[in-house]
Amino acid sequence: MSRTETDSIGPIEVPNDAYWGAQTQRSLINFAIGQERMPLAVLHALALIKKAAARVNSRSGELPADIARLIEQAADEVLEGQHDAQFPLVVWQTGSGTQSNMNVNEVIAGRANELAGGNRGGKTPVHPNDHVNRAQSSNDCFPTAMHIAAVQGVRHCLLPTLAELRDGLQEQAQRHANLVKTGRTHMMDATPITFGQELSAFVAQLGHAEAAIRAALPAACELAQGGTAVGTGLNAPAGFAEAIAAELAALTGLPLTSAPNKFAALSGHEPLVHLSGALKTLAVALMKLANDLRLLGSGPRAGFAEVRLPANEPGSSIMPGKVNPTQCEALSMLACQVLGNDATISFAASQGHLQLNVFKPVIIHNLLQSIRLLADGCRNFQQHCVADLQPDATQMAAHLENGLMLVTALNPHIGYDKAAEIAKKAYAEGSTLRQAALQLGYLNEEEFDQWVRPQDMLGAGRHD
Ligand SMILES: O=C(O)C[C@H](O)C(=O)O
Repeated sequence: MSRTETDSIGPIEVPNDAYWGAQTQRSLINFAIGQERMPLAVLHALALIKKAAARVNSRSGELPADIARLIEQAADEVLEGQHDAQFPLVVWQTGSGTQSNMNVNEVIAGRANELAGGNRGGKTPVHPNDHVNRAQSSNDCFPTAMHIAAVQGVRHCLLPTLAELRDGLQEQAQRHANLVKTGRTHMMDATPITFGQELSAFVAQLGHAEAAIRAALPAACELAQGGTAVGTGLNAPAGFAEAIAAELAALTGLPLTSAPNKFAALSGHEPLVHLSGALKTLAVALMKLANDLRLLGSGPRAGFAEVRLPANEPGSSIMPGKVNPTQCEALSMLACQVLGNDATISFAASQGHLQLNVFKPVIIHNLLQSIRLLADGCRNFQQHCVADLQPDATQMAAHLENGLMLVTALNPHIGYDKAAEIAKKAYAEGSTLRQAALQLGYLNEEEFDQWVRPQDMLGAGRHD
């Protein structure tokens, strides 16, 4: 069962149960590409913009109060998630996001018209362009929605879970502050370190990533709204840009402001490139974390085996009893995806042509995916890996004892060359450093015990 809707191209049949109109229907037909739907966060942000615009337009006399009320009511229903199924369009559509902006305009108008006592859909009394899209263009609405969705994702999802992971690592670092083990550089035995020191690096790396993400937020809070088609603000009343930014700030509780240069806000996406770069920083830090923990956890018999990762599930369908570092695998895979997304975002943002960047849907699709993956990844890794990981102190002690670079402590006493001779002899003969040192006669047993003390090799002036 269908009804006829119209747009400037002409009439088209739309399913009866749809709230959308002609332009959404055409997009469905013309862009049957992929399965990546326009993110709901963007569509809800667009609905929020329609609600804010209705309020501002009603206050300024641009919209009759009853029309504005109907728009608000329908927009609220969208924001409550009542009409999520009404947004079927994919990412691979017009580069301005016009079809998704019109999808939101049409659904809000279609529902408002039903609420007004008429039929679902249509253009009376509420018109999707003249009323819902009043004083707006996709060119300013869509980037505004991109910024709102991104900032909400970072503040409400990513920063809290990143803090959980950082706190979890910090707790483990404190718990194992004095557990001495061998350090490794170039993947080769090096001088001692504590497990706490090793973990503290991850805490600091995540701190750097968090600072980078926070630093990207102020520019992402600047909104294009009010620039309309090319940035001049044609068809928007004076003061509209500032008024709608204030309205959106009040509705979201976010420190949203009007972008000082609307031409840049439509044609460039540097604030989101900056944010994506910060997300990349986090992905890079998480990759190191995942890789190091799976290296340290390798074994259990033929690997480093210095760390026991939680045995969450059987690892193999064929090898009985095998347990794999699956959390590290998931975290490093999602880090790869975020690095790839950053490359896509960079290419897309570099392609602004004259007054408009027309790569907006692919930018926000990738950015929101990165935010979501990182947010979920941090929480998941904390809960299913970091919280229950256990160091194997026996294995750490054995590696430390066998390690050849404890010899470095002898440098100040017998010099680098003699110390190197000791290390090489021990390695060649498969003996201990102590045996090699005594055989070479460069020091006596008492001196060896006094000078080669791993717990005294953990930092400048540190003696635990
Ligand atoms: O959809 C609009 O409001 C404008 C469109 O993106 C255009 O510039 O052609």
